[in-house]
Amino acid sequence: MSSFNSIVSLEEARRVAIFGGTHGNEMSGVTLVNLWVKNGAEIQRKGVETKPFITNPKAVEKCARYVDTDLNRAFTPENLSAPQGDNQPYEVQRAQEINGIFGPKGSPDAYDVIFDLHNTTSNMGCTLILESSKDHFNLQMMNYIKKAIAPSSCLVLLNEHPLLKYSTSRSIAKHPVGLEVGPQPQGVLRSNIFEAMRVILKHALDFIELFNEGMEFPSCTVEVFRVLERIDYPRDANGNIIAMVHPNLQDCDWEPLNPGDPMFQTFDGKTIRFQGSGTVYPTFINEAAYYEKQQAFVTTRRESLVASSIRKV
Ligand SMILES: CC(=O)N[C@@H](CC(=O)O)C(=O)O
Ligand SMILES: [Zn+2]
Repeated sequence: MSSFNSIVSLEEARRVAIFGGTHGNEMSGVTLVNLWVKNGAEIQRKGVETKPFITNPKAVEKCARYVDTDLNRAFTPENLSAPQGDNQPYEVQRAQEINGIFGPKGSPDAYDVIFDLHNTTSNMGCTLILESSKDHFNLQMMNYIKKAIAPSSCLVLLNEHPLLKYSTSRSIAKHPVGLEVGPQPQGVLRSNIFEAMRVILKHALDFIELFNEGMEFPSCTVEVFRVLERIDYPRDANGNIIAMVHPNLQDCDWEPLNPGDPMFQTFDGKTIRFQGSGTVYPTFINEAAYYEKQQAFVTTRRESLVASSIRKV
């Protein structure tokens, strides 16, 4: 489809939203968005209207991930088209409201870009999460951010998996971007994590401004980590967890895991090893919010994607 010498013409990205508090206990996004609601000077760019928005205010108030159900799984076609009513879970009602303001999902009226700010308890550093390998605007944005923050680094997690992909809050935008920074405990603010998130967003908004001004971004390649598989904790017949993440794997997000490498450690000290067929790159290792989702970590594969040259129409 795309080649190195064809230029893709894209609409300007005039309407941009920054979501915080999609999970009410992930404090960097909650705090930054609250700050920018009070004073948005920092996120203003020429030719761009940027709206900071707390997506799950009830969860923020309780400092909980969610009240009834995970808002970042709630933007399904079924939920968004369900009849409105108070008998729906709070987050489903909220998803409908948000879709009304920033969507409708999949329509020309939807916001151009939505950044959704998250924190993880995993040692992932700065991670940008994409949902499509064919979104050349987002791929160019990733390339821009990676170059701008060097020698610091940020990695790109691509979740395009037919079964593991979920219906995120940001998915109502034409160009959805997740920003996941860790490690930070739930309900806690750490200055290094807060500042790292802020810097990524600054560069992301700079990119949008330059694009809207007519700058052409030449074709490039972007390294991404593609979601492959969800790995659960070992369990007994009653479903109770019988092992922890192995100390050799704990905090080693993005480092290669090879067949035979230690993966879990049982409570009586036995090592359970990885039995894959080749090298994978685990991430979201021991994320607190994923115990309820039966996920100890996710495996990924490293890939190089080609971003076409882009400029505005
Ligand atoms: C720890 C956490 O909440 N992570 C996010 C990742 C994402 O935004 O795609 C989630 O599961 O919704
Ligand atoms: Zn989150």
